[in-house]
Amino acid sequence: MSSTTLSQYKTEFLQAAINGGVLKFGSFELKSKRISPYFFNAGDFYRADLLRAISSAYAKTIIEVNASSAPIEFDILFGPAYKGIVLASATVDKLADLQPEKYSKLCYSFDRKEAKDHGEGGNIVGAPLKGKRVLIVDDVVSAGTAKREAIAKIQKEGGIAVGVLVALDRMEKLPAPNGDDPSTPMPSAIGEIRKDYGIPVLSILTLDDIIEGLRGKISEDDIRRMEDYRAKYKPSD
Ligand SMILES: O=P(O)(O)OC[C@H]1O[C@H](OP(=O)(O)OP(=O)(O)O)[C@H](O)[C@@H]1O
Ligand SMILES: O=C(O)c1cc(=O)[nH]c(=O)[nH]1
Repeated sequence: MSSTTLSQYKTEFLQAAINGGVLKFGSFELKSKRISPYFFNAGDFYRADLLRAISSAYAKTIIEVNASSAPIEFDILFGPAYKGIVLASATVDKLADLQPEKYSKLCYSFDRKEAKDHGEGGNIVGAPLKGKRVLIVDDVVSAGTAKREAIAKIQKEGGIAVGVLVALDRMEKLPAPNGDDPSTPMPSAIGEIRKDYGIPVLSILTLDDIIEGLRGKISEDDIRRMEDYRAKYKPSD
């Protein structure tokens, strides 16, 4: 997809990610153990203008999908620890600004990576999930493992996971069972979440968008390494 086909808010978001140095180039080990030549570090949206850029992009994606023929109804935005915590909370605030009539009472919730054994205790901070429709808001999808873990936590609390929204779909395949050998054909990580849980998985940007958006702005070697990585972990479906 060419960056010229991106809507204005997506183009602005990509520009904010570039300006804020959120997209990094080099060699990065991912949660999946894959070694990637690029990394999207949502922790670098730490300045007010950058945080507003990312929360606006999430909020506008939600508003756009809710104006489509396949809206997502939800009660809570859930941000998986750690980076998702800020993203979900800031997006709740932004949605309440943009559509107060619909979202002024919207709630957020997030998990702890380790259970707290004193005070209020437990694993979840924020709105109780029991019986609620929960939209997960996180930074990226690579192999999809963290999203599956988040869905399991929500279900364990009695919540209903109704969708996933991320800033970046890295367009990768599921890990192969044989030690994630890249030559093993495997289906798309986000496609399998959609199928396994019957929920939508949305992203503001994809790897295709950022490669096209960065062409001419970063070195040709970095672009080639991203293209090689995309081909190496391309889903079979
Ligand atoms: O497995 P996937 O669903 O494809 O996602 C990869 C996730 O791994 C990272 O989170 P990590 O668990 O490292 O937490 P962090 O937010 O503390 O960085 C990253 O922030 C993504 O959310
Ligand atoms: O897969 C990951 O671990 C991952 C990829 C990425 O681009 N950014 C990130 O924070 N985590």
